[in-house]
Amino acid sequence: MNSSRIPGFYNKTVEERRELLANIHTFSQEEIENLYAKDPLPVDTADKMIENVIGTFPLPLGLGLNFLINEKEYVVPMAIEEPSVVASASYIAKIVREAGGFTAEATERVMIGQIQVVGCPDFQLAKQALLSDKQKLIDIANAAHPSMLERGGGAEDIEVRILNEDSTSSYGKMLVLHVYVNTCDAMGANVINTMVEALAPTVEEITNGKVYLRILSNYADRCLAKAKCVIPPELLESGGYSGEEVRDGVVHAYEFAASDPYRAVTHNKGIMNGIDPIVIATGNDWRAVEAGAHAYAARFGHYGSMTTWSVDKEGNLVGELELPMSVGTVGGSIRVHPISKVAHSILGVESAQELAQVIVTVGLAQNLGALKALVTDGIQKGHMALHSRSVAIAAGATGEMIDIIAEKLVEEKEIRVGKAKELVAQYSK
Ligand SMILES: CC(C)(COP(=O)([O-])OP(=O)([O-])OC[C@H]1O[C@@H](n2cnc3c(N)ncnc32)[C@H](O)[C@@H]1OP(=O)([O-])[O-])[C@@H](O)C(=O)NCCC(=O)NCCSC(=O)C[C@@](C)(O)CC(=O)[O-]
Ligand SMILES: NC(=O)C1=CN([C@@H]2O[C@H](COP(=O)(O)OP(=O)(O)OC[C@H]3O[C@@H](n4cnc5c(N)ncnc54)[C@H](OP(=O)(O)O)[C@@H]3O)[C@@H](O)[C@H]2O)C=CC1
Repeated sequence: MNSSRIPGFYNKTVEERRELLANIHTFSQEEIENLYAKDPLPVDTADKMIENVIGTFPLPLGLGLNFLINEKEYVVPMAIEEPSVVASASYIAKIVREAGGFTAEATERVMIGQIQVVGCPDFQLAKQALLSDKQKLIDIANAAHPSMLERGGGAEDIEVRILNEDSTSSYGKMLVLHVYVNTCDAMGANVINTMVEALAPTVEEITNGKVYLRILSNYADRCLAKAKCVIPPELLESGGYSGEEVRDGVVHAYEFAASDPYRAVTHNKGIMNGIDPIVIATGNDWRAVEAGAHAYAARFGHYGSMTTWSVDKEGNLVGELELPMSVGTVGGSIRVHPISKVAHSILGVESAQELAQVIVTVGLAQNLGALKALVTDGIQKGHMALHSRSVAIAAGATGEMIDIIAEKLVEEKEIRVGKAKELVAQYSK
């Protein structure tokens, strides 16, 4: 892709945007048919994906523009119902590309399977016995899904923990075996669950205990992705606010989130505003990503900010975001949902590691978008102006009436459904 910078994209019609996208991205015939389909997820396909299907639930699919990450251009498909998120991500990406773009990295994709063992006659002995049989256990895990080993991944290591050793604990003593599995480009839940279920009988034999749970952990703290941006203050200047004022405001906003869970939850919700839409558009499991991200935000013993914002020696604003990112480019519903296939094609990532890097980057951008608005004009100005169209629709506006009423709501600074209903009634006379 030459450039993800398409100025004024949002002022075009949907048809024109599709043409602009086709100028910078080559689609297959199947992808074009899926993107243009009246019914992108046929109910027959949906009926094979989950249970008790009665229909489908479409979401708007927008494009996050201007993203330059590790010197590569990305157009980011985002599936979300909330106005102003796509605009905000694109806005910050536009600023950061002027500063040289984002940098991002990801660890190896090592996911964790857990086996819970209770009732061991001697927990310490059981732990030592498991560790002595480490290679045997790894081999059993890999035999349960040999193709992962063949592609360079598979079970790599084990760890044993004893929980509730203290006799004052109100919970029962248990041993937990962790199996570390490189799942390559898959999220890996099914792969890992297969492995831990295969291991359970041997674990019972070795420990003389009883196995209950055999399941993946969504706390994927060995499958991390990290994004960073460094922004000179002059690029942050906006309206009547100097770049230094915005920069310092963002750092104060971060310190607020780092010190107060009431603020941290909202701050982090703003980050997930950027993350969830790509996770959803690429057919990944957003509950898994959400659960892992919030747990990681509490890793220092209290729930805090997922991002950090600071000022470097040169006076630049420096933002960083590191999160567990258990996403895949294969598996699950990724190649089943027709639009997810199109989203992968537009994004153009070559591995799950690269996808994870893009996702955390958009989370970081989205956080700055919200903080920049919050420390300057406030969130309502930009957000509510874009939300006005949804308010007009909720009040019954249709067709060209939607934009006319939305503009009137913004002009009169009264973006609420009651006011919109009055305008719809006037307009319909
Ligand atoms: C909305 C903006 C970007 C306007 O900001 P602006 O300054 O009016 O934007 P602009 O007109 O100067 O345009 C700058 C760029 O923004 C993009 N842009 C601008 N408008 C559009 C549009 N209509 N559609 C698509 N892209 C748009 C576009 O890239 C454009 O560049 P161009 O292409 O023109 O060279 C800004 O006010 C903003 O970022 N606001 C924050 C919005 C936000 O965070 N929304 C999330 C919902 S609130 C929430 O849920 C989370 C929160 C806030 O509670 C989290 C927290 O508390 O931390
Ligand atoms: N706690 C949780 O989060 C849970 C989540 N889930 C669900 O599990 C699903 C994800 O599981 P997952 O195991 O990823 O999906 P799949 O079961 O679809 O497995 C992905 C498969 O893709 C194949 N594959 C092809 N190419 C590659 C490659 N380059 N790298 C890796 N694998 C490749 C592998 O099969 P082969 O080796 O045979 O070729 C692999 O097993 C999601 O739908 C999720 O919602 C399920 C249970 C619990």
